[in-house]
Amino acid sequence: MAAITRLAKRASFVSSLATRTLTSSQVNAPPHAAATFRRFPPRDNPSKRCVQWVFLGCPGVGKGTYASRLSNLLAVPHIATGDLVRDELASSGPFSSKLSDIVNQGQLVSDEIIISLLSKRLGAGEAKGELGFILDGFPRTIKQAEILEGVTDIDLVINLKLREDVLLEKCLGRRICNQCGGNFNVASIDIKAENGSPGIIMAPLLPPVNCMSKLITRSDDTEAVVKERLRIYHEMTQPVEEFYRSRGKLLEFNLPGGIPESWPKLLQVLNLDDCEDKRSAAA
Ligand SMILES: Nc1ncnc2c1ncn2[C@@H]1O[C@H](COP(=O)(O)OP(=O)(O)O)[C@@H](O)[C@H]1O
Repeated sequence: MAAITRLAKRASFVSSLATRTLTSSQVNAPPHAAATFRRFPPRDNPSKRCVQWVFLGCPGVGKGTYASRLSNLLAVPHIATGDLVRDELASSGPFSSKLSDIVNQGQLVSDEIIISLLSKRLGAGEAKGELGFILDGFPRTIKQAEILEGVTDIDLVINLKLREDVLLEKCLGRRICNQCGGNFNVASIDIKAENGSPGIIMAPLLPPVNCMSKLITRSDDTEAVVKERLRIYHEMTQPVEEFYRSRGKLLEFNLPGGIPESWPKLLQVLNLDDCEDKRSAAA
């Protein structure tokens, strides 16, 4: 974890990094993915694990849902850069005025701003004694991946996948309770198998009665903006998949359906299916 705080120092060099590539001596040697799983032997006590994981995947795929569940299970913080951006937007922080247009048009925030926000969050976590992290929404560009690779070891990158028509529906169905902050989804997906493609069923994740009247929709979850975010994902973030694939760190995971089908399968592929705490991992 100490290494990650170097990200804060590195943040001041981001502008200069934007114009040059890291040399191999600045980039940590990539461990093979198989070694990743051997790093976490204490299956009986997942809280002893100190994972440094990344979630990749298109908008709406469920990165937040599964990253948050794994974070509860493994007792490591779930750090979503989208949340950091939204917190900054809601505050009167130094970047708030620059951010709203960028986010509402579905564009990426500059590497300089995003690294500054992430460094601040990691520094605050380290001061509280946090160990490890599950990053969600970072890195989103090759440049961000190179910067991260230069300051810490990422053990595993989980790449969540779902068909594109479902991604759009899931984004449009997202709702947040403006009181408790809970994330819900009113989309009900029921796509029949067709021409050799499997069908997919995803039940809505409905809020409790208390939250019903307090639901809001993210301002960037409109059809036009989601389509733009998907386009940007393919252009800017998809190459990050190859970045980690070539380093043996990428775990591809095709979501078979909603949480009841996908969560146990994800635990299985992560060799976490015998964790005692899995039943209590919060939604
Ligand atoms: N790593 C990042 N680099 C640049 N911009 C980011 C990053 N993470 C989040 N953002 C900004 O915050 C917005 C919301 O992010 P997020 O909640 O992760 O969205 P999504 O649901 O599309 O994955 C993004 O569209 C982008 O403007």
